[in-house]
Amino acid sequence: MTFTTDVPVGEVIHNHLLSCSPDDLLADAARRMQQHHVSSILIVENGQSLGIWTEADARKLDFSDPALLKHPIRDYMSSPVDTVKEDVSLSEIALKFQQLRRRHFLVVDQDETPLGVVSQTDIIRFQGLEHYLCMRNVRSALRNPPLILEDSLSLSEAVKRLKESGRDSAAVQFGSSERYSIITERDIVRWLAEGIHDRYLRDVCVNQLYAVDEETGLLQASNLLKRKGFRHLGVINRQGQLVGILSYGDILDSVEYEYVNRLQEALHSRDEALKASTSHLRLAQRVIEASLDGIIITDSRGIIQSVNPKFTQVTGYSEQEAIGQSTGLLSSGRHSADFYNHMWDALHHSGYWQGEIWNRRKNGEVYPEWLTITAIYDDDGEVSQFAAIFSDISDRKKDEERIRRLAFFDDLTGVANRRLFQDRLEQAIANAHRHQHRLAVLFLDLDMFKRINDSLGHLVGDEVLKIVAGRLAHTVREGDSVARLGGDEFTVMVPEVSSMEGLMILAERINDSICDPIVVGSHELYISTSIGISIYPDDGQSPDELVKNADAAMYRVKADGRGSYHRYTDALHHDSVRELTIETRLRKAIKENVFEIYYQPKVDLAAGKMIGFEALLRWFDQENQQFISPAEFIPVAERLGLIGTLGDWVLNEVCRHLVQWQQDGLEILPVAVNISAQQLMKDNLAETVSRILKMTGASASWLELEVTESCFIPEQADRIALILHELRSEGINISIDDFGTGYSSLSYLRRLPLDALKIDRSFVMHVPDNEEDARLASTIIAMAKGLGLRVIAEGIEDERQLDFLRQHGCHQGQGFMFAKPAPEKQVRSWLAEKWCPVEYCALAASE
Ligand SMILES: Nc1nc2c(ncn2[C@@H]2O[C@@H]3COP(=O)(O)O[C@H]4[C@@H](O)[C@H](n5cnc6c(=O)[nH]c(N)nc65)O[C@@H]4COP(=O)(O)O[C@H]3[C@H]2O)c(=O)[nH]1
Repeated sequence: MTFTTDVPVGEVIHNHLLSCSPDDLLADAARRMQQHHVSSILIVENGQSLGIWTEADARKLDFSDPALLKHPIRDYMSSPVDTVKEDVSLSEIALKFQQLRRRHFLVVDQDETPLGVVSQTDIIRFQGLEHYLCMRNVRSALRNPPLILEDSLSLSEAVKRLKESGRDSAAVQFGSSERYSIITERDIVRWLAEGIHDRYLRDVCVNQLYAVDEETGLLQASNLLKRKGFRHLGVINRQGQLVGILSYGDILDSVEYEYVNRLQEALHSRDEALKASTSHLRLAQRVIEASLDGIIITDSRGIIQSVNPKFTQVTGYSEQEAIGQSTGLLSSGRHSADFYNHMWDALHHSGYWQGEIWNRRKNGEVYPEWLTITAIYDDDGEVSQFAAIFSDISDRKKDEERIRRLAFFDDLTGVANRRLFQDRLEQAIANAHRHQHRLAVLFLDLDMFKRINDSLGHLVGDEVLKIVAGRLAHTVREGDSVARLGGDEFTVMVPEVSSMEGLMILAERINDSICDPIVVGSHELYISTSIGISIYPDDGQSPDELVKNADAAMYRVKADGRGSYHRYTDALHHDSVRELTIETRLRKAIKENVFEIYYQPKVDLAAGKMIGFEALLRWFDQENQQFISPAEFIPVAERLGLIGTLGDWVLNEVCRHLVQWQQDGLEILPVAVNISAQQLMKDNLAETVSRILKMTGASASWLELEVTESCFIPEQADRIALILHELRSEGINISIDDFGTGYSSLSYLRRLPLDALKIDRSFVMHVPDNEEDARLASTIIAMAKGLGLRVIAEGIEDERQLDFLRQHGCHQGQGFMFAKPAPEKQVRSWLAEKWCPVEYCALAASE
């Protein structure tokens, strides 16, 4: 059995230990005990504890013995001494007191050295019995009726009666009165000390018995004993009769230790729990105060009961201003009644609500917060309070908005990016499908934008893009959406198209707005845009398809001359599929080298003589068993960057043939080879040509290079002139192909080292019937002559065309009328037989 508050006895004894020698007189020992207010004295000899003499031992004295005061203490001491070790607990000692019926123990250390004496009084004082004592009354502790002695008894008689009755005290009744005095063991020691011998009680009893009612609580009685310094109290019943004398021993004996122990434990646990909950409460309070989230506690009606400092920081309302107010104080007015109804529904059903809410600060500013509300229930399961925890998410919202913009909007121009456009288009398609209407995608590409970037730098380019995006956004209607897909590619989505005319008007408006001069710094720039249009559901069903087809339509605009718009058609779709097929096969064809050169004779129109050839590349597609026109595959080769390889092969092959013809003794007539714009712009064209001439052994004078007029971009004028001069200096003739389709100015042409100019087939085709073409053709001839250039007409198919050209002095011509392009073998026979076009033969015959 242990007490939860149990302490070792060594900690509570006072170390004032009174000792004497065995030969000391009993009376002297008693005197010393009285002086020092102790109830025992240790008898020590040679450092050894021989015995102990206590107040209880005083009852054994015979006061009728005249020599009593002369006896040495040895004769009366108790021996051996009952000892307890200093580490024994008070509870164990209390039990020992009960079991051995002792009232003192000598406390010794581990070496048996005496440290002090522990008495019953010490136990009661230190053992923490208060909780137990306060539940008992005095009556419950009384063991015996009181020993009442008449005041006429002698001391020796009285001491004898005490000893016989086993009591440590007795009430002394004065006569027949109800007045009592008390004698105790301590009085006997006093008599001894004072040398009082055998007398009558009435003469020596000085202490009146202090009495309490038997219903008095034990704790109260115990406190009274302590306070008054008594060791006994008289106990009277309701009738005023003395029913007992209560001593410390009685109190101790009445204690049921098992019960006390339980009580102590229970109280201890209660104290611990209280301590823990107090510390939890304190901790919770601290957490609430230090919380980085705002916290509001309301009653069940939403009236604010408490708030934390963060609440004040976020809302601007002080604690005093908030407490007692409804939470409506913070309402922003941004949410509908429905919103709050849902919130309360959730709180009543699940006791919990979480979400984003707009509230209003004291200064009127509306801000977003992330709010969690939890209901707090009382013991009956009713909502007693609500705890609301919130954080101001204004910054997070701003970040989210920034991230959203980054994710969905083009950083440079601020219009939607590809992803957002795709989303919007998806939604618009679903909507168009539901309501059975059409929608349109316009794909825009800025013409010549690359030139701006290359020549003026990216910063200027970026400004242009921003201005264009702004103009687009202003030009379209509300509900239409503008996006930048990247580079200089923009899209416009028109979610509902009522008529094709409306769409065309929009495309023209866009073109017009882009055509307005764009001023960036000191530059005034003029650009145009090519617009491809696709329409849902006719030109595509999915976002990808619609964008892809609008893109294809835009390419067609570019091919047709830019600055315009074009709707996607099935034919265009067919074109793009075909282009893709060509792309794949062309790579394979180049790898397998399945090309061939055909030659078309050039004829001197005045003399009717064959004066040269144009080399034309031929590709026989094995898969389809048909020729694919160079007009179709050359642009693809250019786009794929394969034209260099192909062009070199042509030059090489032509030179090889020329040398072969020469070696075979055939007359050599010059051959014109087509040079694409990309080939021309490559820095090393002159170098390549001279390398091929050297390698094959062909002469430069046998070659003529045909450069299309569209190659002459004014910005590159100087560079082109340089390249052509280099070629010219090698001895190579140069002619301009397809003349009339480009925009080269006369002054520019003058600067170029040209030998000849070829009138495009499109002008020759309609002469002489089409007056405008006839006028153009004759002007070109005149102009070429003026510039001192040879003029060659392409695509002469009939006599009327031939006559017209001859009449206007065109020098040379080629066309189906004379001969179609033919393989190298055919050239050999033409050369061998010095072939002359049949028309001229007929002409010669008739002349
Ligand atoms: N309807 C009609 N057509 C006639 C007549 N006379 C000639 N032609 C065709 O007109 C085109 C003349 O060539 P081009 O204008 O240089 O136009 C050429 C040229 O720009 C390009 N090309 C051909 N071979 C090469 C080459 O080796 N390199 C480069 N870069 N381009 C080439 O492909 C274009 C088309 O070449 P082809 O299909 O061979 O078409 C040739 C020729 O077959 C005629 O009386 N009536």
